[in-house]
Amino acid sequence: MSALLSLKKVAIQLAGHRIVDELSFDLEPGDIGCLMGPSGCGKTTLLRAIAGFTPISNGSIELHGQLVSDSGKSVPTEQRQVGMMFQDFSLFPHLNVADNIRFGIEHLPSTEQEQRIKELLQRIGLNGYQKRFPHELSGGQQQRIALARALAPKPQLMLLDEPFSSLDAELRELLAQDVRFLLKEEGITALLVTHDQQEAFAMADKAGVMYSGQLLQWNTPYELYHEPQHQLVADFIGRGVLLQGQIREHQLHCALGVIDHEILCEQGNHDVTFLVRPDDVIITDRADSKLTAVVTGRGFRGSHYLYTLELPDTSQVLAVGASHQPLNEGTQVGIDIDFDHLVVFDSDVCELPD
Ligand SMILES: Nc1ncnc2c1ncn2[C@@H]1O[C@H](COP(=O)(O)OP(=O)(O)OP(=O)(O)O)[C@@H](O)[C@H]1O
Repeated sequence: MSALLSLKKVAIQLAGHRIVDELSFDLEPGDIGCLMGPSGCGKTTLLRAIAGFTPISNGSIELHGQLVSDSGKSVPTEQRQVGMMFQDFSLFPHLNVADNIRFGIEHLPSTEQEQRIKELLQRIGLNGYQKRFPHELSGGQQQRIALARALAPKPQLMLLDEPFSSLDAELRELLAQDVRFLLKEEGITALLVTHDQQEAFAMADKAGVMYSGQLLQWNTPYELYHEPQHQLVADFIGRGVLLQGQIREHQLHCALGVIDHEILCEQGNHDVTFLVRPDDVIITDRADSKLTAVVTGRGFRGSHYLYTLELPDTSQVLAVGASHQPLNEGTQVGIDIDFDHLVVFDSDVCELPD
């Protein structure tokens, strides 16, 4: 299948500074992609370039196999069939809901306009809201209408920049699921920018972590979490800690003891940094556990507790435990380690790839 969106070695300069650097990825038709990364790493700038608002200085952007941006060319935004919902989205306050949604489809015959408005309102669960004005809607409802307005012309690509940032956590999660459902139902390919990993994991088929204008990894959310290819990705995605260890004779020697794992078979002796996720650490109540730790912190997460455990050498790991039997701080526990995925990095220095 050929990609709907294809970026090849895209570089963007603003005011003489290189903001995005040699960035490449593909998004398949119907997929939802998600870009994450620390503030200022260039996510919005990249989205604006895909929309056609910002020129690129090198590389190329293709939509449906058609070149839309390179160093010498930029197809105007209105010819890209791209829908947008950006951070500073706002509905037209003087237009009612129906007319807000109608905005991008006024060229269609009026019966088709009405049909599309009705269909979209039904899909976003706001049937019968045609005559309401934006100030008569909640924040979440306004966000849904803004999405319906952007989807009405059936864009080939939808760009969403932190679309739920003004909403509370619970509503964000609900909306993220709704929006994924809606985009899938409409068969629209989308690229989302967010700070919120839960939102990214809830929505994305493919996700990437940007850092200082570079894309460090572009994979499924599962692979980003379990098989990060860079320390910065491991650090940024999900909860976990990075510990130091040494590989000696195909075993990992570290504060957790001596670890055997298939990925170590091909590794020579050297010092490593490795990733320990909470799901790798199992709290046991066995008195004979070889490895013990002391609970130094706990956070209630509803369905479970997230514990911070201090190992005998004072390094810390995280672990989850059942919600109904909380462990108090200071409790000594036995722990087992079970690395389904063992992720090791050669160096303990966080360097950007070349
Ligand atoms: N018009 C501009 N001229 C010069 N520099 C700019 C311009 N717009 C953005 N920048 C710079 O480009 C860098 C990336 O900005 P961008 O808004 O793309 O980051 P971001 O990853 O979306 O951040 P956030 O998550 O905080 O929204 C920042 O250092 C910013 O100051």
